[in-house]
Formats: sequence, structure tokens, C-alpha cells
Amino acid sequence: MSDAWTQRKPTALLVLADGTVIEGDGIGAVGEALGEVCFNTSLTGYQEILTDPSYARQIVTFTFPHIGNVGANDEDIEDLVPDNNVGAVGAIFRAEVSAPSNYRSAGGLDAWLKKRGVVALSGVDTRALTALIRERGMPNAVLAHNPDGVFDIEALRAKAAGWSGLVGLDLAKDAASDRAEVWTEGPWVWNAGYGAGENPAYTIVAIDYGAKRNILRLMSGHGARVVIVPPTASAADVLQHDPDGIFLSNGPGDPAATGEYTVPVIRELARSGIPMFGICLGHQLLALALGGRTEKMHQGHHGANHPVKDFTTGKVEIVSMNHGFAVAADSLPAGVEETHVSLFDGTNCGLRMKDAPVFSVQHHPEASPGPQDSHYLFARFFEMIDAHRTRSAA
Ligand SMILES: NC(=O)CC[C@H](N)C(=O)O
Repeated sequence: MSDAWTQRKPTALLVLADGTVIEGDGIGAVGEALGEVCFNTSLTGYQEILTDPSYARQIVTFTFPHIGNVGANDEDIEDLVPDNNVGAVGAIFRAEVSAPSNYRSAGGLDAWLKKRGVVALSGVDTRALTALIRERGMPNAVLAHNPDGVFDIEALRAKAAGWSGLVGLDLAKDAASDRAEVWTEGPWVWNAGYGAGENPAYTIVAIDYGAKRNILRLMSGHGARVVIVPPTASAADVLQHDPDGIFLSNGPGDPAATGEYTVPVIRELARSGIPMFGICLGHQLLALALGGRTEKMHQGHHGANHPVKDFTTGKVEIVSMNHGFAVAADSLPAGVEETHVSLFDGTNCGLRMKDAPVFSVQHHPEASPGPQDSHYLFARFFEMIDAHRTRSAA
């Protein structure tokens, strides 16, 4: 599928496990990135997308043709630790990345990708690649960038074919491993100056499976002091902070694999009576803890324009999504209610416990990037906390 646009010698190749080779111009980091290739249909927010830790071991194809025009800056990064570089390992663009033009730009996308170690490919037919992913599912691949244009295609194919893929892979511990040093010094309180101030109204304990920054920013904006604990935290580790609410974060990898060590903890916390809210991986882990099942999707959901229906209000919201696994709605046991559904394919997008203040969603109410229709879910969480406090005080 070489692109008629670029007749010059390719300096980057995407080599799929089945031997398909897509040629183009290399940008960003020089080297090889191994991962699963997906497509993202967002029109804006490429920095937030590429720095979302949930994209670990993934290569993102941007369906929007012109990426890079607003450059790069230090603020639009979603990973909690800026130099950690957990997130997408590769990126694929239709058009050549042009010079940035935006008042917030601190430099070009190419240099930023290099600094972050993201291998990228431009000048390829992203529509054809997206059609291929829709037909065959998300392929494993190697994205290789060599400015001299020298590649051992067979070795790259063998590397892609030899990788067992995302299924069965726990990446939450990896995504959070850079925080290890912080955690040895005790609880890590999110204090990036986003709202809660001197006298926070709530303490939220967030279990960090690879959390996005805007989630913490929004909770802080609701007046919360957010204590971040590692993915391996026990129920006692969480409860020792006397939380008003417990948050289960988004994160990379296969929920079933991460569930092996998180399910018993979440099950215990879900029965503690303390309000609990989960997003994306947090939603999937909660479903597993309550007795449900997760499964790999064919092409996944990655974009900022997905319609979701909230059964509890009857309203439709346009949401941000990034997931390649989903909760099987028919696996939810009695006592757990499906609250949200994707209007694209009917897959599960939310649940709640009928007899406890515990709920979660598959999509990303924090957006970043994306529409803010689902911000109400944060308000719902804090209303639940207020109601719980009133009940406890009575
Ligand atoms: N954004 C997320 O938390 C992603 C969850 C999970 N890794 C998936 O791909 O489905």
C-alpha cells in the first residue's frame, strides 16, 4: 500500500504481523516501536492522545489528516509525570507535519516526538489503513524509522508476528512504575495547583493504573484533595487515608490481566459503603470485581465523537473514548445495572451497583481531548459523596 504522494525513498515503514508494509516519511524518534495499531478519529488534541498512559504499547493512526499545526507545549500532557513517556509508542499521520502556528506552541511536533521517544510516520494513506483496521481488527506491528531508509523487512515482520499482543498483558504496573520513588516517601497528594486549595472539602483516594491528569484536575476543581496510591495498593492502604470517595483510574493493557491482583481489593472496597467511581480501565476492573467479564474488541473505540446514552436520564452525550477491551453487558450479575451504552455498536459503557454508591463508565468524562458533555459524572460522584456524608452523620 505504498502511497502515490511520496515517491521518494521511504524513511519509515509500518510492518504488520501479516507482512503488509506501509511506507512513508519518518519523523519523531529514530528506531522501532512495537505495538497494536489503532485509529483515533479526534479532530484535535494530538498531544493529549499521545500522552494518555492508556495508549501504552499502541501505535495511533490519526484519521484527521493534518496533525501538528499547533505545535507542542508542556501543558497538554496527560501523563502524571512529564518525563515518564508512558503513552503511545508510535503515531501515523496523513500529511507532512508542518511548522507550528499557535500562541501556546513551545516547539514543533517533530522535536517533541523525538524527545518523548515516539516513532512516527507521515505521508501515508490513513484512510486505507483505517479501512484495513476496520476489516481485520487492530493488527500488531512494528513502526520503524531510519533516516537512511535501510530496513530489514523480514526481521520487522517476524518481530511483529512474534509479539503475543495486548491480550493477557498487565501494563498498569508499568504505567505507574515511575511513581515508585514518590510512593516510598508515603502518600502522594496531587497538588498541581488545580483548585482544591488550602482547605479541601473532600479526600479522594485514586488508585493509579496509569491515570490521566485531567481526571485529577477535575476532581481537584470539585474541592478534593487527591491522594494517589499504586495499582498494587491493598484495601487497607486505601482506607488508611480515610477517603470520602475512592477513584479507580483509566490505564493500559488487558483488564483481565490487571484484574488478577486488583479484583480482590476492589471487591472489598466496593462493599465498604464508601462512594466509588471508575473510568475506563477502572470501569472494566470494577465489572470484573463484581463478577462480570471483559473481552477484546475488534477495532476498539478511539475518538472524541462517540455517542453514548445514559439510561438513568435518557440523555445522549458525545464523548471521548479510548479502549480496546469492553465489559460484556450480559455478564453483569444481578445487583449490577447497565447505565450507559455506546450508540455506535451497543457495547457497554457504564454500570452501577443497585445497593451501594458505586458506579463507573467506559468512556472518558474528563475528555482531554474531547467534548465536555460527560463532566456531569464528576458532579454525580461528589453528590454521591455528599449524600453518603449526610447519611453517615444522621
Ligand atoms: N483508557 C483506558 O483506560 C483503556 C482501558 C483498557 N486498556 C482498554 O484498552 O480497553
